[in-house]
Amino acid sequence: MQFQDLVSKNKEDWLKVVKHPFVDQIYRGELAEEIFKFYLLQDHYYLNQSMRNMAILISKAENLKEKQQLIDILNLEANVEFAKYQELLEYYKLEAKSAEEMELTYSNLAYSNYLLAVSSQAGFAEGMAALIPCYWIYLKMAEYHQHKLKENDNQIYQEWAAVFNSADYKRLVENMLAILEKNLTEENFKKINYHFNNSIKFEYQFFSDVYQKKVWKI
Ligand SMILES: Cc1ncc(CN)c(N)n1
Repeated sequence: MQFQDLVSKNKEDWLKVVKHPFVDQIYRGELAEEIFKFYLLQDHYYLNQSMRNMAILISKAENLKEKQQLIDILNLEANVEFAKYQELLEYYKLEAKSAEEMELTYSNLAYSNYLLAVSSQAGFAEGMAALIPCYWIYLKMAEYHQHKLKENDNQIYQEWAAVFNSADYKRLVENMLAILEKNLTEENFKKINYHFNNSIKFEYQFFSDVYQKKVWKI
């Protein structure tokens, strides 16, 4: 089995994420600044949890080469994407907060906890399958919307988009896909696809909630 089998099977869903109005508007430079600021704060929390999740996966990798590659990926994640988010928060004079101090969206809390649960309770391959949409889908977004940046005069959105179009980010995603592919078999495909698809749906919901600035309330 190959990663491409997952891509084909989930095409309808991942294309919905890629074409989400939040994504379209940020690449066009038309997203309301208030929504972007809300997204930054929510996503900072998510990325923090996502790095924690990666640390669990590193501890679970059996093979030394995969462990080294994941450490390299975590390092890139911390110094490329996460570092840029911190810079953007500083630019807007926003302070990143912990979960107890901020109101999270329902999908943010559910997605972050879902990833942590899969990586700690399921096998290594399932954990990778759940985490990969988070990285890979932002690369697909960059490929799909890149041309819109020519007309985008919002410098901040340009900087944000540049992270996901960088050679470092592409390398990070390619390395993750290679690790997943090595652990993908006919036998585990159904389980892998289940987690891959759940995370794609969480990505969609994450954008929908931030687009509406909808924190969890009952
Ligand atoms: C929710 C979410 N998913 C993915 C990414 C890109 N790594 C992100 N920044 N935020």
